[in-house]
Amino acid sequence: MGFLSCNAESTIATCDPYNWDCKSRKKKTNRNKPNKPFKIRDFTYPELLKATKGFSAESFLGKGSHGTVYKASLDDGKLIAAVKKTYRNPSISIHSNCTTCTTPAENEIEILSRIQHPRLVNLIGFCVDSKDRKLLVVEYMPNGSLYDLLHCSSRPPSWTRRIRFALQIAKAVQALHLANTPVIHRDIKSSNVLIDENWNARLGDFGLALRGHVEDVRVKCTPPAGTLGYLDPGYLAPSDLSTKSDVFSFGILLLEVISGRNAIDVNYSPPSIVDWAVPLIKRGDFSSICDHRIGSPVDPGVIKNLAILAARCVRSTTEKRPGMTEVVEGLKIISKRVHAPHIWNSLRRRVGLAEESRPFEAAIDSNEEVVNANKATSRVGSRRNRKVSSVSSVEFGNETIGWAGERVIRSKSIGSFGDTKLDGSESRRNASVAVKIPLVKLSKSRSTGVLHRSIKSREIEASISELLIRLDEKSEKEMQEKPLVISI
Ligand SMILES: Nc1ncnc2c1ncn2[C@@H]1O[C@H](COP(=O)(O)OP(=O)(O)OP(=O)(O)O)[C@@H](O)[C@H]1O
Repeated sequence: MGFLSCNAESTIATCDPYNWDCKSRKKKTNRNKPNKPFKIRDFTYPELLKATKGFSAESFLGKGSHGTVYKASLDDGKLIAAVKKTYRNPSISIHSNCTTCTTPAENEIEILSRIQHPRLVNLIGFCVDSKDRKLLVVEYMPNGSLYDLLHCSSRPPSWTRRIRFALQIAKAVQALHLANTPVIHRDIKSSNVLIDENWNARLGDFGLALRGHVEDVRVKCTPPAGTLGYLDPGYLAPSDLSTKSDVFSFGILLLEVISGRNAIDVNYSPPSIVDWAVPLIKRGDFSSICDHRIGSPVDPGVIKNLAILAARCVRSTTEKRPGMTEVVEGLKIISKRVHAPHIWNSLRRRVGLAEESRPFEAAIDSNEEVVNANKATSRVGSRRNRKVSSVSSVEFGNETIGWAGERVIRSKSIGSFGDTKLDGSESRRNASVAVKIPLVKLSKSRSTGVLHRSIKSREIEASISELLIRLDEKSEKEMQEKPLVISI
C-alpha cells in the first residue's frame, strides 16, 4: 500500500463527499452556533510584547513546527491568553499552488475567525508585526496537552478521564465537519489536544485545516498535509481528502488514548499503532492493548466497544469508517458505561452476558450493541429532538488495515512539505496486514434466547442512558452558556 509521498505536489484536496446530509447539517449547525456573534480583536505588537514580557523565556510555553507559543497577560491581567508567533518562511504555505498563498498562521486566523466552539482552542484576536508576520492570540490552556498527560505524566489519566477527553475531541471534530462550510482539521493528534482550566479537552492548531467545498480553488490546490503516524493512508490522490481522513487520525488518537503508546514507537513490534493494535483487537485480546499503567476498565464492555470503535476509524477503506456523528454517539454510550460500571456489570450478570469471555466476532455484535443501545437512547431522546446518525453495518471482512512507519517519537506536522525534512525511513511503508474474519452464525434457539434477554436489558440500559444523558446535557448546557474568554 502506497502511503504519503511527502512531496506530492500534484495531490489535490477536496472537501466532504461524506456526511453530506443537508437536513442534519442544518440542525447541527444551528445547535453548534454560538449564542452571540463573536468578535476577533486586533492587538498591537507593543501590546503583545508587553503581555509576554518581550517574548521572554519566562513566558515561553512551547515550540511547534511553525512557531513558538508564549503566555500573555492582557487587559491588565484580566485576560490570560497564549500568543503564537510563527516563523516567516515563504516556503511554508498550505496552498502552495495557488496565487493567494496562505501561511499556517493566516490559515488559522481565517478558519478560527469563522468558527467557535467550546471544544476548540478558540481565537481571541491577532496582530501583524512590522515584518508582516501574523501573531495569533488564542485561549490559554493551562493543563498542557493530551500528549503530555498520556506520555509524560507520572499520574496517567483514568479510564473515565480518557473516555471523556475522547468524547470531547470527537464532538469538536464533529462540529467542524458539520459546520455550514465544513472544516477538515488534517492534523488531529494528541499534541494538538490541549487541556483547559476545567480539565476539558480542546482541539487546537488549525494551521493545516481546510475550510471549503469541493469546488473551491484554494481547497483544490492544497497538497496533502498532516503528521506521520496519524495521516490517513488513503490520502494520496486529488480526490482523496474527506472528513474521513480526520476520522482516521481520530482513530489513531483513540488507540493512543487506550494504550498510552505513541502512534509510531520502535519499542513496540510492529512500531505502527495500527499494525500493533488492530490484530489484537481482531483476536479479541482487548486487555493487551490497554495502557498497562492503569489496566483494563472495570466493565469489560467498555474496552471492547472502545477498541472496536477505534479499529473501525482506522480501516483502510475510507467508506467503511464511521462518520464523526456515529463516533460521538458510540463514545457517549461508552462514557455512560464507564461512569456506572457497577450498574452495567450487575445488569450484564442478571441477563447473563459474560462479555469478557466472548471472542472478537461477538465483540462485533457488542459493537452493534453499542449502536443498538444508541438507537434505544435516540428513541428516548427523539422526544427531546435528539438526532442520531444513520448507522453503517458492522463488518470487518477481508480488509487491509494500516501501515508501519519506522521511527517517530514525537510526531510533527507536515505542512505543504516544502518545509519538511523527511528521511527515507520516515516515509517508507511496511507491508499491510490482511486478516479475514469469519462471521459467527448463531443457532436459532440461542439467538432467540439472547434476543429475548437483550431486549430486556436494553430497556433498562435505555433508562440508565436517559438518566445519564440528562446529567450530561445539564453539564454541557452549563458549559455552552459559559461566556468565552473574550474581553472586548
Ligand atoms: N493555547 C495554548 N495554551 C497553552 N499552551 C499552548 C497553547 N498552544 C500551544 N501551546 C503549547 O505550545 C507548544 C507548541 O504548540 P504548537 O501548536 O505550535 O505545536 P505542536 O502542536 O506541539 O507541534 P506541531 O506544530 O508540529 O503540530 C505545545 O506543545 C503546547 O504545549
